[in-house]
Amino acid sequence: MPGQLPPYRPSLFDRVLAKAFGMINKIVPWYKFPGIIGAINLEAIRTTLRLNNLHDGYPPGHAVVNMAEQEPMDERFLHARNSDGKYNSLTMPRMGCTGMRFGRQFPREYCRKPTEEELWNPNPRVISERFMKRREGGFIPATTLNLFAAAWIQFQTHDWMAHERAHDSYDVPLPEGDGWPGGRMELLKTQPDEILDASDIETPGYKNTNTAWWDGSQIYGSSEVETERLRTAHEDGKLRQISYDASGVPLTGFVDNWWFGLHILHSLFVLEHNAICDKLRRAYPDWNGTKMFDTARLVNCALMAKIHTVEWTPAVLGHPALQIGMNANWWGLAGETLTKLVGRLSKTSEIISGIPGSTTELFGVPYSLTEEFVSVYRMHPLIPGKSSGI
Ligand code: HEM
Repeated sequence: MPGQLPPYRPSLFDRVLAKAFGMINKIVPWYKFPGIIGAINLEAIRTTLRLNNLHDGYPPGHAVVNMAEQEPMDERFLHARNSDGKYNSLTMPRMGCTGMRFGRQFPREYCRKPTEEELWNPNPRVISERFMKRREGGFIPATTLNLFAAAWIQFQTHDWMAHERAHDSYDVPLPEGDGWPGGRMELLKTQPDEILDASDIETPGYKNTNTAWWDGSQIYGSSEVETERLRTAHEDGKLRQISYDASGVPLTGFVDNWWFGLHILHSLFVLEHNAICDKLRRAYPDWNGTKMFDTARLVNCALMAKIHTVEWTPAVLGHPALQIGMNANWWGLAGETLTKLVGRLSKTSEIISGIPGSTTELFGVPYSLTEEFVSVYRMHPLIPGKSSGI
């Protein structure tokens, strides 16, 4: 069909592996296996998920068309990040950029907007009170982590996603005797995207106001105009230090829901960017500020992605299969030592030499983050009620 990408075709080996573990997992789940078998099991599940559970937020026929860009590209962005998120793909320049729709993990027919009746039954306030409420002394601290784990993941989600807010809100029906202050609970609605197709009426799309790429937009901004504001005026390629305006809004890429954990991480990665610039300046004294900024940004973003892949995720998900799997995502089965010694063993394979630098594969769907991804990353219970510091 025009406007669609060719479908994903896993290799015969991957299909056999996925089928075999699909049957085995009816009896034994992946996490019951020893590390290496558990990791192979996860690889098999990933193939099935890539095959069945990546769906575009745009109606059929609109997907690739919406990824087109009318304006000619500045040659600079062949080798540098564009803050609006454009040009990571030269054939679909607007893929993953600011204002593109979130994708889905399920086909459109299973993602219809709930009716009012469905929305309030069961009542979300009742569910929240029964299952989520933190009772007196009920916060169970994770003994292997500190508050940096929460600050880090919030910092990351502020790079990846933010829904566009509507101007009106829901009035959540409160049960008899509910103690919510003021007796009225308002919840801001999410702004749906414009209707592009009749199917959008039943299954609206929602825009991501951040770029969906791992591009550090929480410190660099999600538009070229914003990035200009955050850079210093000098030819040093550096970012301005975090400062606050008269109303207390920080000077940085993403400012919502601010607290001291975010202040620390935003400041740290601005300093890191600037330290990379200093190092580059010593090696490349002739580079202009833009070249310096672009290169430092690439290094800084790669650093954040690496920390998240091989440090944060294995720390939070302390299962041996995850330790192997997340390290393999970054270094491949070749491992860190060998890869650092001889570089990528395979130019193309993510399994042998890790995802960074492997062949681009979209699995039949333009890249986006999904609504379901956003839902699982609402990790607000990581924040304690009281804190005397990180
Ligand atoms: C002091 C800490 C935090 C504050 C004040 C805060 C506040 C908020 C607020 C006001 C919203 C929007 C309202 C809503 O949709 O519910 C929100 C959304 C969200 N928060 Fe937090 N949050 C905090 C920590 C975290 C942490 C630790 C995570 C971990 C990943 C997180 C992830 C998210 C996500 C994914 C959304 C949805 C964003 C969207 O759909 O646009 N937040 N947060």
